Amino acid sequence: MTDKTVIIGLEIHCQLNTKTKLFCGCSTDFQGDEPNTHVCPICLGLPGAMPRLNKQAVLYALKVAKALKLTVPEVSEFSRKNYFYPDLPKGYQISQYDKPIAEKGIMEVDDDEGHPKNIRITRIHLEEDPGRLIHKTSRDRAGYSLVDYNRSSIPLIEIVTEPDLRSPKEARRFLNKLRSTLEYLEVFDGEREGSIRVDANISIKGHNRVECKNISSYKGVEKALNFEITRQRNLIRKGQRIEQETRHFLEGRGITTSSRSKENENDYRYFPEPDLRPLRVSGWIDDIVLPELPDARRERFIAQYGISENHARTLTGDLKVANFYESVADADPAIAAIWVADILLGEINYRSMRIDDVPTMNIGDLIALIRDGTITDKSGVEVLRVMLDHCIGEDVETCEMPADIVTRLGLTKAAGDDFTAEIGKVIAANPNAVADYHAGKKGAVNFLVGQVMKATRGRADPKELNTAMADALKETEE
Ligand SMILES: Nc1ncnc2c1ncn2[C@@H]1O[C@H](COP(=O)(O)OP(=O)(O)OP(=O)(O)O)[C@@H](O)[C@H]1O
Ligand SMILES: [Mg+2]
Ligand SMILES: [Mg+2]
Repeated sequence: MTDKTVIIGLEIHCQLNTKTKLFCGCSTDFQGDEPNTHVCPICLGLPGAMPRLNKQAVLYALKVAKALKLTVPEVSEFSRKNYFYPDLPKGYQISQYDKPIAEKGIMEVDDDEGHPKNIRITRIHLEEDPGRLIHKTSRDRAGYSLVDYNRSSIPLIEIVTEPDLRSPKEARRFLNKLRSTLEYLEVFDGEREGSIRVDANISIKGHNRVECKNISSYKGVEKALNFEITRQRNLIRKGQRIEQETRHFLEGRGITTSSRSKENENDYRYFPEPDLRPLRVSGWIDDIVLPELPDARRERFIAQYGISENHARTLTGDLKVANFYESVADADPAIAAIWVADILLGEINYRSMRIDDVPTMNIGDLIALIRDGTITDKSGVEVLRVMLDHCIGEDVETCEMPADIVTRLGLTKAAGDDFTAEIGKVIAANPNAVADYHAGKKGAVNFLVGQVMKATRGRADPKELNTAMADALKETEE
């Protein structure tokens, strides 16, 4: 239930998937490479190095701004946010402060009762990501830290919301929708490790706010917020004061702990970045053409394919899933919706696979086999599992086609004649159940049908079998 006394606002840092970094030409594609191999004097922050702004990053930020209906002011400005920490050798982060690239937008999200509501976006600003620190501890030597500057100066946008969210679930839905919007805009790669980091602010009405910093998963945000609601409520009940503070979320334990970092705005000593000129890009926004976004695609799916609102929602929540669905929908949009949304997604989740790994052609064929009544749904699941367990990563050409799997495993749907014999056997072998049936226990028929299903290993169509069983039982009536 939404609780009107819970107040939540988010600051979301998202990595933009530009080819090069925010202020230099270093490649951002360093996944799996050795540490410190994608660096130069600029992103290492060596003295005297001059930043040069990446136009692609600006265009990506503007694309997001337009999608979330923000206003782009005439002039925006970069600022230095000063702090001392080894993830940032030059001693300051180039960010934006009082003149961000975009202000005042909205994104619609469903509240806990399923009613749409607008969450106001305060601002979006551009900034550089710092390097990555890895802290090592060991039993036999003093702890030490390693620094990798490959990530240093990857472009980030920080999206700040107004405190309009009212529950941890709502916050998670907001983040999911934001992620899906960014993916549709093709400015962001959600599968990349650390591509999104959230600071979650939360207060109970009339009390101070607490900020839980640097949470790297949506589930983590929801958990941290739930933990905070309980913690803050307990303090209030005991008549204690909520300190305005920064807390850290310990993912493994699902709790937040106070962190003594005392930095506040004054400590950052923000001032305008003298090495970069003010940005005047408000004119660019008109030339940006937005793609179809998740809400629009969902509505189109409902109208064009005649599928349910729920299916459409599941299928359009992820750009790749939506594309996948559209490439197999031809065979039969309704059957395809069931097979992709209700069955395939579960099966690939279970195997920690990605939708990209699934050959669309084979799923299309499988859907056609179901549509044509060649196999039952139950056999379809069997075929799908064989495909997912054996075909993946293989060349689609060499991967066994659904029809061949059906033949090899003998899964072709049992025709009426095939199971009449089984029905006879089952009836003969279970006189008690038959007697129960005639005594008015209609449930006994389920047992008998189940026996035939077992004997035919799910190859019988349940509807046909039920009718045939009812007819056969009638004949046994005295
Ligand atoms: N009473 C409140 N309860 C919960 N959240 C709040 C409340 N008031 C403001 N917020 C949220 O706190 C966030 C403020 O972020 P902002 O970046 O402006 O300031 P900050 O957290 O002080 O600075 P920093 O960028 O250093 O974290 C916003 O997301 C806002 O919605
Ligand atoms: Mg902030
Ligand atoms: Mg903050």
